[in-house]
Amino acid sequence: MKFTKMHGCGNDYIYVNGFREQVAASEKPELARRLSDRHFGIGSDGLIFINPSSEADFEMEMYNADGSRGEMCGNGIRCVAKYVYDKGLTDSEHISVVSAGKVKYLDLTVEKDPEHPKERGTVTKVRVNMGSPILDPKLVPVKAEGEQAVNEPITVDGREYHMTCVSMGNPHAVIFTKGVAELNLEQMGPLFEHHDRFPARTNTEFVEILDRKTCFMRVWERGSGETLACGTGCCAVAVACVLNHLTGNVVTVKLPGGELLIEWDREENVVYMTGPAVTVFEGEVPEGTRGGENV
Ligand SMILES: N[C@H](CCC[C@H](N)C(=O)O)C(=O)O
Repeated sequence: MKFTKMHGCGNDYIYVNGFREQVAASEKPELARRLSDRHFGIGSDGLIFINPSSEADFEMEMYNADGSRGEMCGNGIRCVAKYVYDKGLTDSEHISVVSAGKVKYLDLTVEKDPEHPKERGTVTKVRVNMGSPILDPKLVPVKAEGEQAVNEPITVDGREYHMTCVSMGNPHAVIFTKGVAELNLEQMGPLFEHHDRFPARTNTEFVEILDRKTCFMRVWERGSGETLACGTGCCAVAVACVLNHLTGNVVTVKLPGGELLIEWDREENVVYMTGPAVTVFEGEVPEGTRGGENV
């Protein structure tokens, strides 16, 4: 099975061309676990299949490192765009990708190598219309006119935190706190992920405001642990920043692995995410082993 290792801001996945590689659905969760293992496998935050689709130009089928499904992946969808353009599966700089039944629209920035101007360019950056954030009305009760109570209390390890829950197709709990760089996410992350409040588990973002246009975020991802970036997480963070009156509608989210620009268009109620997509290397998993017999 051929694969391509790619990342967006250090959030790295193994990409497999589902037009050519036939993998039984029942094998995919186990394959994601094995290949994602950083010691016995290729090493990644998860596995993404790029498949044909009747609803959009392509389908993205995403698995976390523990084999669970993610409904949406912001860094992944930009890499899918780079993969399909760079490999000639499309010649269009405007494509649609469906994930878990939801279609997203992407604008690709293509750059040519100045030393080889006749050669096809490659995608360096992608802007994605990530759709509307979903705010559970029960969790966003209007306290007074024009005011939203977006902070829900949650007790974790005997301590009360306040979070803003935003779904970007997948669930996010956004927590504003100081000293984000020093937090022990290995210890705290799983307590949020597996808290009774989240029967389907959650991704959790820990955020520090830097100024009205910038914040710093670390994420504990459902099914993958701490990652260097999370695209849907950045969208959820920007929405939470705006709802909590902490920033304007355009936010640069700084991450351990880079930064993403997020714009929440309040009129259309749509979130746009812009950021890089990078190919690291290609390889082949030998038939029969499916990458890492020891795991
Ligand atoms: N890293 C991804 C999100 C993966 C989501 C996954 N961890 C889940 O919802 O289970 C992103 O860039 O949006």
